[in-house]
Amino acid sequence: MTDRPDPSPGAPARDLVPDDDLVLLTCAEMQAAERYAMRGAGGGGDESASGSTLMEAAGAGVANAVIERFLPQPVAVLCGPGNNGGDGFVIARHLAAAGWPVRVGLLGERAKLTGDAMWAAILWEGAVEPVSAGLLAGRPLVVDALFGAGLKRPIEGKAAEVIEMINSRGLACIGVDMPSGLEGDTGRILGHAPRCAMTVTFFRPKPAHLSVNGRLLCGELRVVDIGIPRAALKMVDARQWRNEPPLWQAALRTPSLADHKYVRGHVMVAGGETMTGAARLAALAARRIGAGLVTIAAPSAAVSVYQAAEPGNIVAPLDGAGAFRQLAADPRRNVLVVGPGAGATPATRRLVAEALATGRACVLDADALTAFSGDPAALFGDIKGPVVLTPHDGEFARLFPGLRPDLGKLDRARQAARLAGAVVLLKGADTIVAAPDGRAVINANAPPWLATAGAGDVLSGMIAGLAAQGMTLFAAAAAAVWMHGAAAARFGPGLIAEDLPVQLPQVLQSLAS
Ligand SMILES: NC(=O)C1=CN([C@@H]2O[C@H](COP(=O)(O)OP(=O)(O)OC[C@H]3O[C@@H](n4cnc5c(N)ncnc54)[C@H](O)[C@@H]3O)[C@@H](O)[C@H]2O)[C@H](O)CC1
Ligand SMILES: [K+]
Repeated sequence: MTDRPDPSPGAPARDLVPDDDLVLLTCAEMQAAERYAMRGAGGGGDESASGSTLMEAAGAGVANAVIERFLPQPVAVLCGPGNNGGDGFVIARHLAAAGWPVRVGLLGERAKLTGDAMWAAILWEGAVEPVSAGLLAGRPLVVDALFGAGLKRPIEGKAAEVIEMINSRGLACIGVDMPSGLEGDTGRILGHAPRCAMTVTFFRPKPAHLSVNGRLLCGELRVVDIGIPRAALKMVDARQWRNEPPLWQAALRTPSLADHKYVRGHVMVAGGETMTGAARLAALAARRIGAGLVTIAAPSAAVSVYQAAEPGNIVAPLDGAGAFRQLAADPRRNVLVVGPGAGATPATRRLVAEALATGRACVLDADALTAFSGDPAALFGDIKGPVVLTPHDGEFARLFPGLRPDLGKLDRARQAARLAGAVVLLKGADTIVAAPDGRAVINANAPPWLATAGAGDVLSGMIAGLAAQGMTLFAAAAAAVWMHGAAAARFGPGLIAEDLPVQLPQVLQSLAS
């Protein structure tokens, strides 16, 4: 990491940089990329590919992955009525050519196949049977080429039957493009979906591959190149990425010898009166991740509790109405955190209003969100400066009742960010960070043991600590979520929230090297 300008006032906040290797494509964007690759097909540029060459590359890519990962054995290739099925016929041909005993089942009539899938079926010289449980006799390896990006409705009938049989018998299954039934853009399961040992997708992963359902169903995820040029990404202009360091590592601040604590930023956390631990965790996390100073603005009844705690925190009593605004008047307190342990009360709503009125970067978490359930407009109306909201599913549903779960997590987070005019970090094992301009990242490194009380308080402090050092709230939120997962992964099972800040120095060092 090279040296960077100090976050002196006026220096533009350092933002996330797109990375084509981490981009995720929705089904529509993948189809657009496919069309781009085919744009010259039939007399066009030398780079252009036909649908059949793409399908041939896709099928060959899956077959090679199977041959690489599994010992030669009987295989049942289940083909659907579309191009996912077409891939299946190509895979069958390649595995048979490699000497594997292959049976092919087709959902629907061969005569109804069209376009590239029809050609792929013609090139398969072996028998084609109807898709049925009989195909799974003898515990073959299963290739699931029933449905991919074209899944339109819940799976039923024969397809549902064989999928349930794959799951109940624990057959090894390979998902072509995705486990059939997993909806590519949302990660929802439409009816049924097989648990796969491996899933092979093409060109770039889809959002569903990183969703909780995707990570539970896909097994090992492989991405194969099928000849779509990288230039297609420029045309598609996808705005969602897998959350990994290359997106925001350059925006992290490197401590410099010229530093004094104020250039590293000053976070102020509004402390709760009774649940004092939450603000203390946030404060500790903000300091561990590099903020120069942290102040806990403490209700007078709890001042002594905070003063008796971590010596490195500054404790400022909150005496009377407007006290928070007065403390926040100091421009060096450049990031404000409200919510952890605050209580979902009118007093907390006032604190939020005071914080937002400063126009300074604000992290609103937990009770600062719940305090506005039933009246989210009152919150959104006050948002002027940079703000990040960090709801878990329950808080999200209270703040954005109109954004139904069947929309899919990515779309819900995006629409919420646009609605609120703020960065929205929707927590979970597949946390999504969405910006009001439509950019979004999906995080996939969080281990299950991160689901422990106080972990969210730590996260809000980490976001504030990174923003205090000069990152945009979008970049800070993305970086903090990844480091949060990395810290938990380092510690392992048995993790409690207090362990997270202790892991941060090693995570930072791993990013510096
Ligand atoms: N995009 C690319 O670059 C490439 C994609 N390939 C493969 O093609 C599929 C997408 O193919 P498509 O024909 O669009 O859709 P599907 O094969 O997934 O299925 C559509 C087919 O199925 C019917 N259908 C949808 N849902 C159901 C349901 N629940 N029950 C019954 N039938 C259903 C629908 O009516 C259509 O007939 C992609 O995933 C890749 O595998 C290329 O091979 C390579 C290039
Ligand atoms: K599939």
